[in-house]
Amino acid sequence: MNFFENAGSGPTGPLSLGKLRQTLIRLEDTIVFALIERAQFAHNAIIYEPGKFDFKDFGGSFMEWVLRETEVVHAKVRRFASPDENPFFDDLPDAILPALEYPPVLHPNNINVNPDILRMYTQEIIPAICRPGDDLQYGSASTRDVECLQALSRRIHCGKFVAEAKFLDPAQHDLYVDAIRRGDAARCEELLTNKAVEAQVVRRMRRKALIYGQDITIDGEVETKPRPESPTGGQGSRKIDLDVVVNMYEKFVIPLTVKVEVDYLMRRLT
Ligand SMILES: O=C(O)C(=O)C[C@]1(C(=O)O)C=C[C@@H](O)C=C1
Repeated sequence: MNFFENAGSGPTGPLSLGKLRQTLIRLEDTIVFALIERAQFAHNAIIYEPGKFDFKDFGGSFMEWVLRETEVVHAKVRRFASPDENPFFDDLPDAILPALEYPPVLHPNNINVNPDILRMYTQEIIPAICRPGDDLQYGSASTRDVECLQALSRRIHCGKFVAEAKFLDPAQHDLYVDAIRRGDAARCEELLTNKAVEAQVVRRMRRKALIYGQDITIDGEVETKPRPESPTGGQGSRKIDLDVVVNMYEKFVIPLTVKVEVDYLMRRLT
């Protein structure tokens, strides 16, 4: 996506919080569909255990190896040169394409919460959305994991742009400057938090997980065939557990976005 067209009123226009929220809403769809794709395969715990597969010069897990190999290719086509992209690995090759000029929308920073995202995803989300056991679909499961992780990372690191938009808002600017100068992270968090918006996000995610996680017949009816393999059971024909998706947003996605926003703001005047 051309992030800068979506984020503001043109390549050099001011950041718009409304447009950034639209981007976050679109990423909700990407995240729900990616989780549904992953949930069709078993947990396959072995792919998350470091050292279980013998890779030369790589001591991580099978899934991390797939993630790293994917990032190697993406780095070569300059994915991580874009300020809205943050890699999970830092020893990646240079791009084979010449550098693009990006408008200096963000204050220079190296904030990257991908280690937190990786931990939350493999330890909390995967066991909750996948049926237990091993179906040997290691490649399929890992490539879906990469898609989930990249979508979550984009969503959470969008917090940098959201924070910049809030910092530049003339109605709030002086309050942020004062809190940042005093090193008051708690005050920054208080200023940027909007509980009403968070409640809307969570409600919308529940609806999306419900609606996108259904099979629709040719007549527009909802299939009600039970899915006995569901890890939580009792959710009938749903492809994904609604509570897991809601919980993931409440406990991890929004708090990590807030962490990115606060970290970004606390370094905004350096
Ligand atoms: O929309 C915003 O204002 C954001 O900062 C994003 C977000 C979120 O993660 O969805 C985070 C903090 C706010 O309290 C509300 C929502």
